[in-house]
Amino acid sequence: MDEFRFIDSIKPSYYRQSSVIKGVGDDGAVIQPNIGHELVISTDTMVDQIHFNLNNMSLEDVGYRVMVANISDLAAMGSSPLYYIVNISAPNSVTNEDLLYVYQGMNDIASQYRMDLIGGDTTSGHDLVISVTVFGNVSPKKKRLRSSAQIGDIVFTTGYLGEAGYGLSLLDSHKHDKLNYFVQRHIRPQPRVDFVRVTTNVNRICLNDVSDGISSELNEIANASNVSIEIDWDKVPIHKDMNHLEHSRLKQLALSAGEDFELVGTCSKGDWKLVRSLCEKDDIKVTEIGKVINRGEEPSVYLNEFGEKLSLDQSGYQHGNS
Ligand SMILES: Nc1ncnc2c1ncn2[C@@H]1O[C@H](COP(=O)(O)OP(=O)(O)O)[C@@H](O)[C@H]1O
Ligand SMILES: Cc1ncc(C[n+]2csc(CCOP(=O)(O)OP(=O)(O)O)c2C)c(N)n1
Ligand SMILES: [Mg+2]
Ligand SMILES: [Mg+2]
Ligand SMILES: [Mg+2]
Repeated sequence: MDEFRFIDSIKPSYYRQSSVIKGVGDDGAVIQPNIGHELVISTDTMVDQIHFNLNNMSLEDVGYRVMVANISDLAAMGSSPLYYIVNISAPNSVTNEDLLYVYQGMNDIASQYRMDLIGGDTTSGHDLVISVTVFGNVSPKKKRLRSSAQIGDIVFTTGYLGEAGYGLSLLDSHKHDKLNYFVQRHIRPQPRVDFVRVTTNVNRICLNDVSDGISSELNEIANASNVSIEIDWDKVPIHKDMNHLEHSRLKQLALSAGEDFELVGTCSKGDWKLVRSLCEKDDIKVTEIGKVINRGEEPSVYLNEFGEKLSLDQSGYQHGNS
């Protein structure tokens, strides 16, 4: 399939968002701005062997996951998803026909949020690299910034932590069915757009999404808000079917493995009851894990465990040539 037919095949036959004036097919997309809203823009890239392994994941799953990583950032800003742009660089072994599966996987999750594909670019290269840029709407007063945590806030997380990392290790061991619960949590995670929707009326919530592991995300919040944070190990929500794991392994999974795409954040003590009851009504798991403190020092994150206060550094996933 040549590039022209390929673009024709991925071109949406209709757009779900009425604000799309021109989508795929011209030199650029044209969007009618949504009056009264601010536009959130975020981008994330996935690379073969770093973010996925084509030996144990289908191209459809890869497309799904890269979209989840992006939608999760829109959720972490408090915004509702609108559009996406896709840039792909593929080796010769991945044909344009094969790439249609990536788009299928992306559409599987994007369609759940009525998102539209509005453009992209395709090139050839050595490794499969997929980069997605997403756009979302947020009402100006409901942005959920990393910089908005305040002393005295409750620190919370949605869902369970460490499931995706555990799922990845099961997937790598080749001993488990693809339908295993934890493997599914790795290859088909769900972004927490539902949390954002049910809590829109809460005044101030500070949010970050779990891509690198909460030891990293909590440090990002502490630094951006110039506060310190302490969490209690025995409050960190861990699925009961992971309890058999060795303690240090469990800690590594829950705090540093990342890619759960849950939301971690803070809100005032007064609003915590409201957040909890709004989530309960919609069956969204949310757990208090600690509090925002001020120790008159550099922003830091602490883990209380067995009566000891340990420093929790940015030990999440780090790329790098540093
Ligand atoms: N190569 C880059 N060039 C410009 N900005 C970047 C680059 N990499 C990351 N950023 C910016 O740094 C901030 C943090 O990025 P990142 O740690 O990737 O966030 P997240 O974990 O939510 O994806 C974002 O504002 C992002 O746009
Ligand atoms: C084959 C493979 N090896 C390792 C991992 C684990 N992993 C890769 S990247 C990453 C962190 C998240 O990716 P990043 O690019 O840092 O996303 P961002 O923080 O920008 O959202 C993790 C935990 C994986 N998913 N697949
Ligand atoms: Mg990123
Ligand atoms: Mg993020
Ligand atoms: Mg990262």
